[in-house]
Amino acid sequence: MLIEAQDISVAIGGRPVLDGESVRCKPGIMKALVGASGSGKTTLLHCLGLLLPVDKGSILIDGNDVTRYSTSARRRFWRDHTAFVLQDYGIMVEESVAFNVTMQASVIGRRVSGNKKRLNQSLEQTGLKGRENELAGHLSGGEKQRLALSRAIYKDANILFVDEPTASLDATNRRMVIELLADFAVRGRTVIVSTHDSEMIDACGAIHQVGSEARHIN
Ligand SMILES: Nc1ncnc2c1ncn2[C@@H]1O[C@H](COP(=O)(O)OP(=O)(O)OP(=O)(O)O)[C@@H](O)[C@H]1O
Repeated sequence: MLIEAQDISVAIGGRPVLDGESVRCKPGIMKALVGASGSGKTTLLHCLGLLLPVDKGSILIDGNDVTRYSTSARRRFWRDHTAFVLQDYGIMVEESVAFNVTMQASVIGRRVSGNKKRLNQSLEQTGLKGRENELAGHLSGGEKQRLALSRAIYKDANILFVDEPTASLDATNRRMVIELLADFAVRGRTVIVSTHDSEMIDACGAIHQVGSEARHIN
């Protein structure tokens, strides 16, 4: 799905965080949101995912203006089209790894029908196979990050919103995560990644510099 933000501005606590950002995220091309710490990458990602309302400007998805979607329309959008891998991972720490993968709990708390084969595949791809019955709260930071990615793989959503996916990972797991995300894009998904990681940025087909005069590198 094509996501287009047109001239969006957001203030938080009276302070401008985004000021006239415009960005296009196309299916099949992994898009990096880059910029200095505090430049607004996470805020922009949240706006594009309809997790945070904009004060000005508009967001179009496949040409439809979704900027002022109702709560129920946003929930349908999240349920039908999106997966999120956010900085707090959206993990239910009191639940098992398997439960966390098969629930889309981070955003809407809706159970999807459990599919054992897909569960196994999604855990295998992130190196968590065999850990399905462990409490998610017992995983390390990097493992929780990979669990959040397993959930996204399980759901196989049209649009993937990912915040700093490699921040807590060693070199091997970082490469694995980058390849998995690139594969989502190759399969025609829209993948939007906020990142500081140069290896992650190199794997992206397009880059958007947040909060800069040079807003359209791609
Ligand atoms: N909920 C909030 N309340 C107050 N200020 C906020 C909130 N969310 C974001 N901000 C402010 O907005 C600015 C941009 O934050 P954001 O997290 O989007 O930046 P970022 O580019 O993702 O940073 P980093 O690379 O450090 O993760 C920061 O100055 C931050 O303090």
